[in-house]
Order: sequence, then C-alpha cells, then structure tokens
Amino acid sequence: MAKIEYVPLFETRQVKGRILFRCVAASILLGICFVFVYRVRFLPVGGGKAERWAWIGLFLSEIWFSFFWFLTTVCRWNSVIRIPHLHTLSQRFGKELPDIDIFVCTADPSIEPPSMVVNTVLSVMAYDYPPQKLSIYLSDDGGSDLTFYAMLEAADFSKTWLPFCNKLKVEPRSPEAYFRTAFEEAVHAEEWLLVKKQYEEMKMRIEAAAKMNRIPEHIRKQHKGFREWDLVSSKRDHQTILQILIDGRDSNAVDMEGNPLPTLVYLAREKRPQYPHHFKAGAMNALIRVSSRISNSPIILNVDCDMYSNNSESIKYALCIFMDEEKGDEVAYVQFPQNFENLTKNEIYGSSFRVIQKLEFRGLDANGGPCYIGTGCFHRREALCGKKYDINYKVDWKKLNQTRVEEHASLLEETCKVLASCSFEHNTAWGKEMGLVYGFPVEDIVTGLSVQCRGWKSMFLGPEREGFLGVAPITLLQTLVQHKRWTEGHLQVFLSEYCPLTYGYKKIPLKLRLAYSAYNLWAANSLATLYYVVVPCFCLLKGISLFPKISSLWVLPFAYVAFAHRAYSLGEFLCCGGTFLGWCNDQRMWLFKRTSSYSFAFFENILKLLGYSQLAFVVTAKVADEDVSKRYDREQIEFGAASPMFDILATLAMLNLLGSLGAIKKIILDGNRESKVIDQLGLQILLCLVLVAINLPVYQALFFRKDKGKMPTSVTYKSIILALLGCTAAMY
Ligand SMILES: O=c1ccn([C@@H]2O[C@H](COP(=O)(O)OP(=O)(O)O[C@H]3O[C@H](CO)[C@@H](O)[C@H](O)[C@H]3O)[C@@H](O)[C@H]2O)c(=O)[nH]1
Ligand SMILES: [Mn+2]
Repeated sequence: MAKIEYVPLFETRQVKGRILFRCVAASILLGICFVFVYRVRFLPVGGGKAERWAWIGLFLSEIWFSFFWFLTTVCRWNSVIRIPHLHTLSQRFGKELPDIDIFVCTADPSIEPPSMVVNTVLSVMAYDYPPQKLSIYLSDDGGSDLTFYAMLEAADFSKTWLPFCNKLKVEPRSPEAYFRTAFEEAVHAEEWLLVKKQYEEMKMRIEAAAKMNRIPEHIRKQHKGFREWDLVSSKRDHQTILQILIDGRDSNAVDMEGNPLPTLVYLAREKRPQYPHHFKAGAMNALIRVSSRISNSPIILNVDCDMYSNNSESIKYALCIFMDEEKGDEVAYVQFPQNFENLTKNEIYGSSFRVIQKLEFRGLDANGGPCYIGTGCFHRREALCGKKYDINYKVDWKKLNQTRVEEHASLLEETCKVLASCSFEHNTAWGKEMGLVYGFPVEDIVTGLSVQCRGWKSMFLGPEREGFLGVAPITLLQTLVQHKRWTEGHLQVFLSEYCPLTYGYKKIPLKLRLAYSAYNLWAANSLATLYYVVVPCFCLLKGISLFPKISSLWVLPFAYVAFAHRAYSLGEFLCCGGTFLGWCNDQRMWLFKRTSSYSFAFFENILKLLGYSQLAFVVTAKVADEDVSKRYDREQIEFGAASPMFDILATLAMLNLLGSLGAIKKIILDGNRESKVIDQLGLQILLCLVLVAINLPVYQALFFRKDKGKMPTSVTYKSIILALLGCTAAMY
C-alpha cells in the first residue's frame, strides 16, 4: 500500500506584489538619502537663528518620518495568506471536534443596547457547529438587569432561531442583520414570516424595557435571577451575579425540533469601589475562570458585544489552523480582522483599517503572527492562561476527552461565584502571567505580545465572507477619542516593561519586535506632524525658505518621495477594495488623528510617567441620534460638540489658510518678479495649499454649515484668535 501522504488542513501562500513593493521601497529609500544629503549640505549656517532652528526641526521631523517608514516597510517585507481547507477538516475529524467557549463582553446598556447584544449572542449560538459543544458566556460589566432580561429573551428565541438557521442555511446569523437584508424565502414563506415576526416582537419587548429603564413586574417574577438585583446598589458596587440560562448538559434543553442547545451563561462579576476592576481585561479573566469550571473548552473565541458573527463557518476555519498536525500545535491564537457593517461608501472617518488588516497583518503573520486585537479572536485556553510553548507540546484532539462537571446548574452557579469575586485575584498571577494583562487600555495588544513571547505563534485569517462585523464610531469626536485610547495605550506599552524591543528580545523575531514598535509609536508621530503643519507655514509668512528652489534639481528627491509614497498608498487602498474618495478621507483622518488624538495621547503619557494621570477606558457608543446618523449616511463630518481636539484641528486649519493667503499676497505684490517668490517658496506654498485642501470640510464647518454638526461657535472664535496671534507672532 502506498504511504498515505499527509494533507495539511491549511495552506500558506505568499502575497502577490512583493517585487513591486520592494522596488518602490528601495527607490523611496534612495530619495530619502538625497533629502538627507540636501538637509545637511544646505543647512543655513549664515542666516538668522530662527531660520537655522526651523531647518533643524524640519530635518528632525523628516528623520522621524523616515524611521517610521522604515519600521512599516520592514514589517511588510514578507507577507503570507493562510487558506484553510474545511473539507479536509471534516474528512479527518468528522464529528470529533473540540468544545468551544465563546465570550461576549458588554459594559453599558445605554450605549451598547441590549437588543444589539442579543443579536451578537444569537449569532454566535447559531454557528454551524454541534451545539452541545458550544458554551456562550456573556460578561456584563454594566451589571444591568436590562441586559440580563435580554439574555433571557435570547435563550428563549434561540429555540426557534437555531433550527431556522440550520434549515435555511441562514447567513449572517444575527437575526437583525439577516432580516434587514434577506428577502422572504419562497419555500418556507410561512415559517420565514413567523420567525421574523417573533424576532421583531422580542426586539420590541427588549427595547420597551430599555426605554422604561425598568423590567415590568410580571417579567421579574418569571426568573429567579432578577432577585439578584434587589442587592445591587450600583453598577460599580454589587455582588457576583451568575446565572446559567441554558444548561447544555440538561436533556430538556432542546430547541423546537428537539436538538440540543448550546450552554448560555450570564455573568456580572463582583464590583466594589475599593477594588480596581481592570475594565475589559478584568472581565475576560473572570470569564476564563468561570468557564473553566463550567465547560473548560480548549478553544475560546472572544468578541465585543457589537461584533456579530457574519460567517457561520468561522469556528471551523480557525480549527483548521489549531488542529493541523504539523503547524497547529504552536499556534496560540487565530485572529480575524475587525470589519464593520456601518461603513459608508467613502468611509469619512477612515475606520475600515483596510490596508492595515489586509496587508500589514499579513506581513506580521509572516514574521511570527499578528497582534491580538481584542475581538474576533480564537485562543488556545492554555496559551492564554500562561502556559509556555514547548517544542514537544502536542495535542491529541481525538483523545481530548471532555469530562463535564456533574454538579447541578444551581450548585455550579454558587460554586463559581467566588471565581468572579473582587478579591479572587489578590496575590495571584492573574493580570500578569495569567490571562489578559492588566494596566493598559490596550489589553489586547500587550496580552498578544506576552503570549507570543512565551514562545507561541499566532495566525491571521481573513476569509472572503467576513467572520465578524461590528459598529464603527459614527462621529468625528468618537473616532478621535477611540484613537486616543488606542495610541495612548500603545505608547504606554512601549514605555513599560513590555516594550517589544526589550521584552521580546530573544523571544520573538526582530521583525516582529519592529512591527509592534511601529504600532506602539503611532502617538509619537504627533510631534513631527505638528511641526510639519505649523512651522513651514509660519516660515512662509516670514519669507524663510525651508525647501529647495523649484528650479533646482534638489526638488526632485522631495517630490519623488512624497509622490511615490502617496501614489503607492493610493494603489494599495484601491487594491484592498477602497474608493478614491475613501483614500482622500483616509488621508484627512491621518492628519486629524496625528495632530489631535496622538498629541493628547503623547502628552498624557508624559503626564502618566510623571504620575499625574490615570488609566481610563472610555467605551465607544454604538448608537446615535437619528440626526447624527443621517449626516453620517450623507458622509458629512460631524463636529457638533466643543472639544479641545476640535480647537486644535480648527486652529491648524486657520493657520494654513492664513499662510496660503499670505503667500498669495506675496506673489501678487511681487509683481513681475513673481517667479522669484514661487521659485524660492514653491514647495512650501504647495504644502500649505495641500493642507488647506485637506481641511476644506473644516472651513465649511467653521463658516458655512448651519446644521447641528457644524463647528461650535466657541471653537470658531478660539481658532481665529489663536491663528491670528500665531501668525502675527511669526511675522514680527
Ligand atoms: O470596562 C469595560 C470596558 C469595555 N468593555 C467591553 O470591551 C469591548 C470594547 O470596547 P469598545 O468601547 O467597543 O472599544 P473599541 O475601541 O471599539 O475596542 C477595540 O479596542 C479595545 C482596546 O482598546 C479592544 O479591547 C477591543 O476588542 C477592540 O475592538 C466592548 O465590548 C465593551 O463592552 C468591558 O467589557 N468592560
Ligand atoms: Mn468597539
């Protein structure tokens, strides 16, 4: 008999376009060298002091940008795509698949509506996977009976929804998303309408309760769990509430057609004002412990409450990686991209992370594995709980016999409560070597890093049909605040003992350390960007030239670097499925984020180092006024609220407007010698004009818009005064 050849469960391919990428990168590097030569050779030694310092500052900014470009280029030098083979998985393992625990986190019923959480929970209950092998855990950091009630409704509706999904091969399996887009099925028309009606009624009940902010008495009587809220004084001060809503082991827990149901658990961990709760990381660690008693599945999927499952096969995709006999055992987590269902065509807030996820993460994957980004991620429980990878580690999935606990559900609830109590972690390794790492607003990144530094790899999967869809922020301020949290957290990681360069030394490849640093240093971009936005503009007003003359050959490297870099970025954006306008918006957000969010993040980190500032996690709202939503759909940037972030944006926009006007005045006054001004200050004028073009929506919001999304008047006055003061100071 011929030797049976080993067929892998997944395949790895090189991403196309590598040669082009490397050629462009090499040519940009050459351009950068020329720019540096120019900066050194023509350093104004004779001129005024101001001129020299402006020049040196610009040079430093350019060095920083080049360094940052180098980091991002290095981490994309190689990149790979993983292609899972589902049929091989089912051939080889058939029904002998492992149990899966699924964690859903929610924190606040007012900005994460229970009706949304229900959809996410239902979508993960309905995976195309044996239901008796699934356990779903909801962590409610809002400690809200509204969310608890919504879960009861979900448990009930799942009895209809799961068989319906199976029969009709429904996709996606979030009822809200499905009924919003799907048309009535001709074959099962009656049933289809019935299920839809049942869903809508459930949604109405949940929303009605949320609106009243109270659970009606007759409902409260139906479940013992509600009694727990008699003891709850506030969301920051309450005992552990743990309710097993569906016990998968119970033979009576079946759907309408008599098939078993997945286990469903509601958990609000204990919170006391005197104990830090560590935000999402704390919630996840409580879930890890509680689930280890109840189901203890070897694989854990975690999603944010807005990230519903959009692909019912994701679990199997991930298992193709974990269960591959040759390469699977070293993988700690399989990360799916974060995709969003509420993006408009041209993504005004640039929230799609297209290029980052489609190209950069594949580069990380080739160098040891993508970072963990907090949601849409399948973990190996052991790796997450602190185990170090060891070359002899091998899982025999077929022998991995799941021994389930025998205790009755209500006893189990009692014995598990202590695992979610405030004091449980005292003097343990939780939050350090075990579970998610505490102390950072980007618990995901630092946790992924520490897992990788324990010797594990990670992989990235981006199937054609997106695995998860979430809600992207729909106002500018929320986007900026979210990015402030991220970049602040990233920089904090870089400045901590977890700094990838040192912490990962000899543990993960250099390229991966550099790639982590590239993300960690996002906030540090703010200084160089602010300088580039402000100083050339001031110098323009004063008539100081900081760039080569248009007529000189030295202009070429500057022009080439700027053009090639941006043109390539546009090409990538389009290749990843974006639009031209989308790219322009992305560039604007690039500027906005660097000057506002990143600056705040940068300075707050400094304050933190000095001991003045504290860790915070501002939860992103997932709902908005109808008015705001309408403007979002029309792709109008939402300013609306007064915020220091907007003060900065508006002032910078005004500065560049004044700078451009000043330049135009100079050109006109110059009369027939006009070519001289253009020759000397050409590049600077161009820079100013490009910035003005990028800021067009800001001027519109400052002076022309009448709707509620316009810039608040206070910001308008402030920005005009500040910009005028700045310009006057610069000129004299
Ligand atoms: O005290 C908290 C705060 C937040 N959350 C949950 O954490 C998730 C993420 O919060 P969100 O406000 O939506 O933040 P995003 O910026 O959208 O989250 C991204 O960035 C976070 C790190 O900053 C990661 O944890 C997330 O997975 C990732 O999606 C949500 O499900 C929240 O309910 C908690 O459970 N407890
Ligand atoms: Mn979110």
